[in-house]
Amino acid sequence: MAQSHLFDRQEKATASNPCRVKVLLPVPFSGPLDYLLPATIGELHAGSLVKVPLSGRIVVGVVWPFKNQPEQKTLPDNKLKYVLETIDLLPFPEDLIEFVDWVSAYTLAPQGAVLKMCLSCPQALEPVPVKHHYIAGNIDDPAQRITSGREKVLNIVADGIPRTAADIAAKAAVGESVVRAMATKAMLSVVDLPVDSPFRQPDITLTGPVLSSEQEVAALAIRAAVWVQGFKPFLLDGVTGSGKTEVYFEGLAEALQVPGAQVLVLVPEIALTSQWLERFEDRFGVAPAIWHSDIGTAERRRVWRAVSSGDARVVVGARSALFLPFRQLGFIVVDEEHDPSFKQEEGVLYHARDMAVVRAKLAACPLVLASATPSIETLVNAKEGRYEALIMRERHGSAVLPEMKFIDMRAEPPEAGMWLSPILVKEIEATLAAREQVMLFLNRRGYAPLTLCRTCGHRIECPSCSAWLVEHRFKRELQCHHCGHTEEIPKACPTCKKEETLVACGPGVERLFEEVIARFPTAKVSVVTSDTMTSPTSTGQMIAQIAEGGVDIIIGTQIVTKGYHFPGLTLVGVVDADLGLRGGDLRAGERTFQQLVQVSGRAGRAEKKGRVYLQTYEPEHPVVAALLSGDSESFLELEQSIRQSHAMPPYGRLVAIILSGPDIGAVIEQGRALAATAPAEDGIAVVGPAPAPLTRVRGQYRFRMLLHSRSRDKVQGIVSEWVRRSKKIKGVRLRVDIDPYSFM
Ligand SMILES: Nc1ncnc2c1ncn2[C@@H]1O[C@H](COP(=O)(O)OP(=O)(O)OP(=O)(O)O)[C@@H](O)[C@H]1O
Ligand SMILES: [Zn+2]
Repeated sequence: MAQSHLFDRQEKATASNPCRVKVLLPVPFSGPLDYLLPATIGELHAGSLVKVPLSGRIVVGVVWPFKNQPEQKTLPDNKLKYVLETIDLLPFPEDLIEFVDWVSAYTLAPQGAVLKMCLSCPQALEPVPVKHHYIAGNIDDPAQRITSGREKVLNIVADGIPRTAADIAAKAAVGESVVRAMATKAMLSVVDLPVDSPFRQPDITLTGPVLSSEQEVAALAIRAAVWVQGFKPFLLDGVTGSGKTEVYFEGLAEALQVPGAQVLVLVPEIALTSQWLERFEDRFGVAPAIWHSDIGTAERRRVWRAVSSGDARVVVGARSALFLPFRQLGFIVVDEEHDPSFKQEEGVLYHARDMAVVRAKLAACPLVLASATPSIETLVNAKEGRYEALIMRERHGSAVLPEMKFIDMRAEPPEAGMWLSPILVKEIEATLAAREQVMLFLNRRGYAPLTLCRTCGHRIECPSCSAWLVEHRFKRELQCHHCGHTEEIPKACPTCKKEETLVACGPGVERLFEEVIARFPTAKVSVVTSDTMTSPTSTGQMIAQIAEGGVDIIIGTQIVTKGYHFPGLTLVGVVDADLGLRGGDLRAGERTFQQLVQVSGRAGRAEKKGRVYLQTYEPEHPVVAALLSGDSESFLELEQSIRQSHAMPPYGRLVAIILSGPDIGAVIEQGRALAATAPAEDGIAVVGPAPAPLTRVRGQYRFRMLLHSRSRDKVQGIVSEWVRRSKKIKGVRLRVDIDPYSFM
């Protein structure tokens, strides 16, 4: 694993190769480029950050090791540019360099595109700005008058801790001008300190709650692996509410005993984890470093640099946190490992769960994949012995799993224009009467998924996508969920021009809200979707309000099904249990199953038992049947055997090729060119090109091809050779998606 002899080699001048270094730049088109080292810099280690010129710009790159570099046509020295300067940051560790190479080779994205994800915070590469701080100066100068304000300031600075003027002023209840004046009179001395405050270290002397025996067994195994170190993947498979978080916290606590060791916890949709953060603070006495796309620039810089220096010991983040420059990774957790949001669908197409396993392997540390509904991929890895499965079947404390029932919508239909069947309505009434909470789950944002003209049948579509516009009545607009296009809701039909003829078809959460407030006018109702959870702060407030019982009925999309703990929630109603099964791709059954188990898992997590009602038109569907019987194992076994018999992932492999461009003719021509050179190896089949289900997005026409390999062996070589061989048509974008999750 650790090839330190290669890594430690310094890139020194030799007679044949005078002071050349390879530098990888965060640009999406290339591998490492050759540069010359000026004598002023001397020697450089692989991993060092440097500034180099690139076509008229100055770019920060990373000195890359010579090993494993594909042959490039090397330029003579006199054509090469010089490295301009080195950056005063610790070099990238070897495991990160290997990780970049590995992800690039696996996803077929250029190394530079992967490095770009590691250098995603340009501000972190510049020196940190400093700010005046003040400490006690010459306080014995008889020429200075000691006013009461000045005396308060002197009392505060007496401890010797440097503080900003604002900080001192606030503590002493004086104006900042008092502090500044004292500095000009030398009563205070100025020290310039970086504006970024350091991270406080987790308190490893604190202990967690007493674990149940199931938790204890799992925690012991994880602690032992963390103590031993070395790569060791676990599946922590515990029913909803079994206390998986407390279990992996034990692994964290063990990792933090090792001086300098760092921990990464990947979570889906980080903005939503206010409850998780509170639990972390309770357990470790400090907040962890947080990394996701919505943190501001200054905080990004602070976290990136602290991860790079090793000061940030625990990072909780979205998938991109995987590419932070950890100094010494000692433990990785992927929470809710089944979550589809771990797959990145833009830029470098990678699956953060899978790449986390690789990261742990390269860092030689243990890893925990936690879920109440593990993915089939992970279950198969556990079954075949590659991961150690730790299983928890019981909820923590006195809580039990909820009772599951279905409502056959053919027999018990809702009233016209309504979406809740009479049975569910009665259950909601009873729950509200008992002063307990209800959650209604409908995975559809907005008011209605389709707006239709009753007169001429026109459906309102997005002007640049082949998709219907979704009515958002709270905002009084129509929205495209693919490109973000919005427009006013028209008064008349755009085609037949008739007025008052447009009708909303089908339900969304906003429409459900309308029905709920009409039926339960005194209930406090909250709609929880990505439209209403706009910032981490407002989200945190909303979640806290629900948890404290300030809301009676929660109407939510999948966003509210993840990991939350609402003690007063006893009834969950799934408004359309069949929704995810329609138009199903490879994973539709699995995904619907996971989603419904997760939403059901929100019910009855404290003393009171929960009930779950699934409204369905197909109670005999295997997914619904599995949920009702509680026999998830048979269902998952069946899913696995179907996949195995068709050699579908994870038994075989899929690779999608997505072609897109503004000119449909060119896209089709590119498809034909690829089809003409499609690989003909045994066990490999190629289907397509065919128009993608989303034929047009943002004005780009889209076609798809799918390569299926019956074997589990890597197919990257075959795919890259195929793409290399085929003719390239101008104006067509070609993207390779290894292990695709979206087939749209
Ligand atoms: N050993 C323990 N002692 C006290 N409380 C515990 C213990 N273990 C778990 N809990 C509490 O039980 C509740 C459920 O735990 P947790 O949220 O970790 O479950 P989970 O397995 O992650 O569930 P889900 O998969 O639904 O997110 C939490 O409120 C947690 O604080
Ligand atoms: Zn659109």
